Amino acid sequence: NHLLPISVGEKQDKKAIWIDCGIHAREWISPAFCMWFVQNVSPISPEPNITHILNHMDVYVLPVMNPDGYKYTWTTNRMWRKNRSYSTDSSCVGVDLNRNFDANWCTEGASDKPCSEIYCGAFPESEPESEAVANFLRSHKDSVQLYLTIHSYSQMLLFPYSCTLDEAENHNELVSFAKIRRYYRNTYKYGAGGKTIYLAPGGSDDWAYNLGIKYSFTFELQDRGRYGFLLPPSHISKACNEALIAVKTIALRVIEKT
Ligand SMILES: NCCCCC[C@@H](C[SeH])C(=O)O
Ligand SMILES: [Zn+2]
Ligand SMILES: [Zn+2]
Repeated sequence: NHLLPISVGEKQDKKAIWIDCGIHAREWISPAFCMWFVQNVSPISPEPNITHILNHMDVYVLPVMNPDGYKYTWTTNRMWRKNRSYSTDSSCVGVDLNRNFDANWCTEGASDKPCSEIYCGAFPESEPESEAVANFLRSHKDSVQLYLTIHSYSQMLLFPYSCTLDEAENHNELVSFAKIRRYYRNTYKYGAGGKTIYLAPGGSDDWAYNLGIKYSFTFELQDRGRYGFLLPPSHISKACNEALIAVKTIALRVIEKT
């Protein structure tokens, strides 16, 4: 299936923000957030912060980065995570797209076994989905100032590095950005991915960061595990609203800094 990115605001080759959702098929709140974001960040929106962001930034949104896997969760297996690519030397299907980028690829925290949920693929960017996103970011690396990739669940705001336990060179700045206030009684944990959640090499955020996009974040949206990936529809608006506030806050801070 095709990757269908959306460009928000009149494209004037300004600085840019990239947001991708749905890299992991079962994390349904993620594509929901991207669509919520696009509907709330429309150029006709009177909200002054939105107008300010769109005056300074082109916004690129990819609501479903893993369309084959997402479709598979609707038709066959709700708990599928990976894409649906076939492996030459195994009957198992799918690569974990968030282990397929060229950042300490396939080291500890990923697996070289095609049947693993964190299978890194045959080589970096072996998958059409990660290759397409990497190509776009490579060709826009001078304008993209902020990279956001939306996942669920566990309510965390993570930043590089997850591929090692090293600190990013602007670590303290990233901490200050990630210290988002409490929203709707829900608090988000924040920190460098490797230390805050687990070692996860080959991630899109680390790769974007190493490309030169120094503001790079992975969101883990609601909840903390009560429903997990199966967040009920009644929780969508609250989960998306609090994430939207965080994204707007970070975007405004990046505009100040760049
Ligand atoms: N780039 C790695 C960020 C930390 C891990 C994120 C989670 C999201 Se489900 C993962 O890819 O396992
Ligand atoms: Zn995920
Ligand atoms: Zn997750």
